[in-house]
Amino acid sequence: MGPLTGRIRVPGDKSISHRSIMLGALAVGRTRVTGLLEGEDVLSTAAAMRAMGATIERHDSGEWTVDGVGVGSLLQPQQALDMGNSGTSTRLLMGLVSSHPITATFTGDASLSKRPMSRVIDPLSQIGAEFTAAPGGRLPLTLRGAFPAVPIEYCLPVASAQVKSAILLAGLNTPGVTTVIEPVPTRDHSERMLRGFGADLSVEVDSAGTRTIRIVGEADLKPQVIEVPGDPSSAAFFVVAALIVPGSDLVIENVGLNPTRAALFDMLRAMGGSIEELNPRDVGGEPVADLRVRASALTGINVDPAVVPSMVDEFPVLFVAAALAKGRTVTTGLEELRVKESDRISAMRAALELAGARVTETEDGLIIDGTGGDPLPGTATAAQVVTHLDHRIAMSMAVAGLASRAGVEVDDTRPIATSFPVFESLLATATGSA
Ligand SMILES: O=C(O)C1=C[C@@H](OP(=O)(O)O)[C@@H](O)[C@H](O)C1
Ligand SMILES: C=C(OP(=O)(O)O)C(=O)O
Repeated sequence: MGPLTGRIRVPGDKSISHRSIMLGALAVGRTRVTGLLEGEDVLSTAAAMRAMGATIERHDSGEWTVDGVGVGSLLQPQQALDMGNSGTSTRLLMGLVSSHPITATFTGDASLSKRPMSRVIDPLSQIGAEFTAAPGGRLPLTLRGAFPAVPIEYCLPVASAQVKSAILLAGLNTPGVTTVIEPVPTRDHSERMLRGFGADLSVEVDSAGTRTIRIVGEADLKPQVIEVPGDPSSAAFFVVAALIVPGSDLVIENVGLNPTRAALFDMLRAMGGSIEELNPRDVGGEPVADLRVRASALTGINVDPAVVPSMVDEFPVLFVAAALAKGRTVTTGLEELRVKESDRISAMRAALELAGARVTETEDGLIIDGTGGDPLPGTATAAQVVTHLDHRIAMSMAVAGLASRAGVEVDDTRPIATSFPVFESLLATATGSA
């Protein structure tokens, strides 16, 4: 495959797509969404909201309408809600259901069934919801909503936008004021969109950066017209690919650059990557720009653990950039990566080793000594990379394959469809091999 050139557009943001369907389903009237990500994770959210009464229709590629039932009027689902591979669908919907007078069972695939749900079970139990879960607080899980729910003040013990959002969504149908205290800021799409739909939500930031978010319950949401910006977490694969494949000069249009999401691009620039922001603008209440990325000589860095929440899903592909950089890259504070779709620290250590990279695994990160731009020397085609039902491992290693002597083969590309169904065809277009 050749260098990455031309102009491409990545699909809509996954986090914003989930939320537009959920909030659309809770507004009274018709919400129109364009640029919706049609990945399996978002389709799981849509199926669940349909099962609870919303009418959700696809009109054209990315163009959807959601006719909502109103806060407080979700219906009892007749069957278990199958969340597939999606942690966001599961945790946010647990929040929604927990303040409605309904009972729902949540199931998921083998990866999702290993992920911890106690982080949402704990606060949602405090509002009065009741749970029966598999050992360790895992799926399958049955939730009986509280009605009326009790407003809580909850300080997040882990930096997680999913936990924060679950509590705020529960607060929508809880009388009084629900408060979430967030010592480390995480993606703020829920706050932005809840306000956009007319919820009474305030955010106070103290001198230490701690955010106190308050939402007034029994909200009346107004239907919206939403344009979903391109997903920076999907753009990330093409940004790193263009940086590490010599001769690349690629424009990725319409990339969401919400500061709570965009730290990867800052880190790559600190490593020497040429990433220009063209035509900065606002799309659907989120900052957006086109990114021009040119192949660059990268140098290893120490990644400040304070930026982890703003690039939490981008570490697998950052590790690939580090494996091609000159010198050492050190990452710390990545404990959360061990409870994603796979243990992303050990999965990427094993995968990059197969591809011939020099990697050391620590308790909370990886230390990577890069090649200085030489292709990775391994023979990963002989021994297939194991992706553990994790889309980000599959796509990161596909990118590593572009800068590897023997190429990289992954055992299973199906999980890519959870977040980025057109990844392979877009890569073929950008590399001129379509
Ligand atoms: O709120 C969201 O949309 C997400 C939050 C993050 O998870 P955590 O809240 O578990 O960090 C992220 O990893 C996930 O892909 C999407
Ligand atoms: C962690 C991720 O998603 P989720 O938690 O929704 O499964 C991801 O997309 O990288």
